[in-house]
Amino acid sequence: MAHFLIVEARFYAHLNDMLVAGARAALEDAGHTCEIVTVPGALEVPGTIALAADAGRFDSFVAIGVVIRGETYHFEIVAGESARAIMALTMDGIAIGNGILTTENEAQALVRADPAQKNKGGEAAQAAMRLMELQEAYRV
Ligand SMILES: Nc1c(NC[C@H](O)[C@H](O)[C@H](O)CO)[nH]c(=O)[nH]c1=O
Ligand SMILES: CC(=O)[C@@H](O)COP(=O)(O)O
Repeated sequence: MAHFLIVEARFYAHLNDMLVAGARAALEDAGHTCEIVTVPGALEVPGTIALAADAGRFDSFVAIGVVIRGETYHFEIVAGESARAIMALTMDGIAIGNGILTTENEAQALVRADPAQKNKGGEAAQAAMRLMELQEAYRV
């Protein structure tokens, strides 16, 4: 059994509830435990994971959030920089599944957040579990 931290950027609460439900179900169905920490938005997720990883209490991490395009360039910054920073942490050896949706509109996000549809929260949890397995297999 491993212990996971779900870091949720709670910008759209109703969508996050579905993503977190999907992630939690995947982790618990695999026999793992998890806890959740909430941050304001996707830009705060990578730094929170970095802080939590230093604490040494978690085996792996799941990033959860929803970034929906608005009127300005800010979408590119929030979506792109959160993904880039999470990837950088992964390349540093931190097992992270990225379940931060980046969509054009809420309808697209709803389909992907819903565990009964595309279940991207569960998918991110599966990725986090797989990376943790690979860490155990390859880390000397
Ligand atoms: N527009 C969205 C944001 N924006 C907020 C940023 O993520 C960040 O919290 C703020 O710039 C303060 O540092 N965040 C989302 O998660 N989703 C959005 O659609
Ligand atoms: C992804 C965003 O930052 C977006 O929700 C912000 O909307 P806007 O570009 O209209 O300020």
